[in-house]
Amino acid sequence: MRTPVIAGNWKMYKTVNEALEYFTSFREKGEAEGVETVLCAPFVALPALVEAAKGSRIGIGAQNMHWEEEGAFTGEVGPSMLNAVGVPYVVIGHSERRTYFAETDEAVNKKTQSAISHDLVPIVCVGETLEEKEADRTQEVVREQVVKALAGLSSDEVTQVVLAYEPVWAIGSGKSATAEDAEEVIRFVRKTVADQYDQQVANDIRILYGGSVKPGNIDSFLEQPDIDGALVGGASLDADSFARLVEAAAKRGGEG
Ligand SMILES: O=C(CO)COP(=O)(O)O
Repeated sequence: MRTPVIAGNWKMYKTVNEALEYFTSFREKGEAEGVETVLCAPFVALPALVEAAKGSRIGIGAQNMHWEEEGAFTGEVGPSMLNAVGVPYVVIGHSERRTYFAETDEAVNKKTQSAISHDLVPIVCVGETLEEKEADRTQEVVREQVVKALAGLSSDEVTQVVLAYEPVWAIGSGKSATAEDAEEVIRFVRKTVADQYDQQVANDIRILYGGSVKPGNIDSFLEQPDIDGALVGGASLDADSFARLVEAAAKRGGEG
C-alpha cells in the first residue's frame, strides 16, 4: 500500500520567524499517522524548521537545488548542503521554475538523479499548460516530462521518487482540475512508468495532484485510486487549512 503524501509548497512566502510561528501552531494538528506530511520552505527557513521539526512526523523540504556537488554557481544551493541541514525532501521541476527560470527537462533530470544519489526524496513536478491542454496534448507533454525526468534511474531509484501532476493552468488559479480529469492523467502517468520500468515500480511510486487543492476539494482527489496525495501551494500557507488537508488524508488512510 502506498503511504499518502501531503506536501505544502510555500513558494516565496514566510520569513524565518513567520515559518517558526506557523510551525508552532501546525505541529500538533499536522501530526497524523499514516500520512507523510512535508513542508517545503524557502532555503533560509530550512535550518530553523528542521530543528523545530525534530521528534515530529513532519518532514521538511527545499523547493529547488543545483545538481552539482559544489562549484562556481552563484546563488545556487547544492545537494550536500541540504544533507548537512538535515532536509529529507526537495521539489524539482516545479512549473514556476520551468517558466520563470528556464528549467529544462534535462536540468530536471540532472537534479532528480543528484537528489536520489544524495538520499533526498525528489518531488518531481510535471504538467501541461492551458495552451497544451486546449490542443489536446496533455498526455504527450506529461509523458515526455516524466520519461525525461526519470531517465537513467534504476527501478529501485524510481520508486523513491514522488511525482506530482500539476496542470499549470490550475496552479494558483482557484480553478482545480476535476478529480476525474486529474485521475485520468495520473493513471496515464502510472502507465507510463509501467511501460518504462515495470508494473511493480508503477504500483509503488507515489503520484500526487497539485493545483488549487483546498480543504473543500481534497476528498474528491484522495478518493481516486491512483492519486496518492497532494502538493499544495496557497492552502498550505495557513496552518489550520494545511492541517485540515493532512487530517483528510489521515482519515482516508484509516478508512482504507
Ligand atoms: O504550485 C502548487 C504547488 O506546488 C499549487 O499551488 P496552489 O495550491 O496555490 O494552486
